[in-house]
Amino acid sequence: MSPARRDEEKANVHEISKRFTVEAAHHLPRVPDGHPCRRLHGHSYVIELGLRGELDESGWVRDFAEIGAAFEPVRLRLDHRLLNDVDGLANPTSEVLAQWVFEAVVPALPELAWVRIEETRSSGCVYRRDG
Ligand SMILES: Nc1nc2c(c(=O)[nH]1)N=C([C@H](O)[C@H](O)COP(=O)(O)OP(=O)(O)OP(=O)(O)O)CN2
Ligand SMILES: [Zn+2]
Repeated sequence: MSPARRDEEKANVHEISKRFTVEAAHHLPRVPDGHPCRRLHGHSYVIELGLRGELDESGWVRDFAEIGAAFEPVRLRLDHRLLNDVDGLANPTSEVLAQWVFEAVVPALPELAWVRIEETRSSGCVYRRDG
């Protein structure tokens, strides 16, 4: 495909997103002694899923309700948990969590383009996969 055609196709997509809130505890075992995040503490994580795609006959990329349904089993694995106990989250930084959520959700939502984690009101991470 020519670069011009690729640009044209890229421009002809929509991006939609849906946000969820998850209450969870964590600690970061790899930070230096004395770092506050070594201590057990909790966050009201905001997890946002971004999907990119063309519009179908309904005029949407994907029904927002389907995004909620696809995320629900993942939410249940995280909500009111100690994240360090969850398989794959022994070191649950925002970066690790964003990639973990991406891998957990993408089989059900192949249009998934990115996952944003907001750990606090001021700090967060986006994991993006181009494709
Ligand atoms: N790159 C990363 N840095 C930090 C992470 C992380 O996941 N990735 N995580 C933490 C801690 O979990 C901490 O709870 C959040 O950090 P921070 O934003 O520093 O929290 P504060 O509430 O203290 O921030 P202020 O907005 O400055 O009050 C640390 N770093
Ligand atoms: Zn934290």
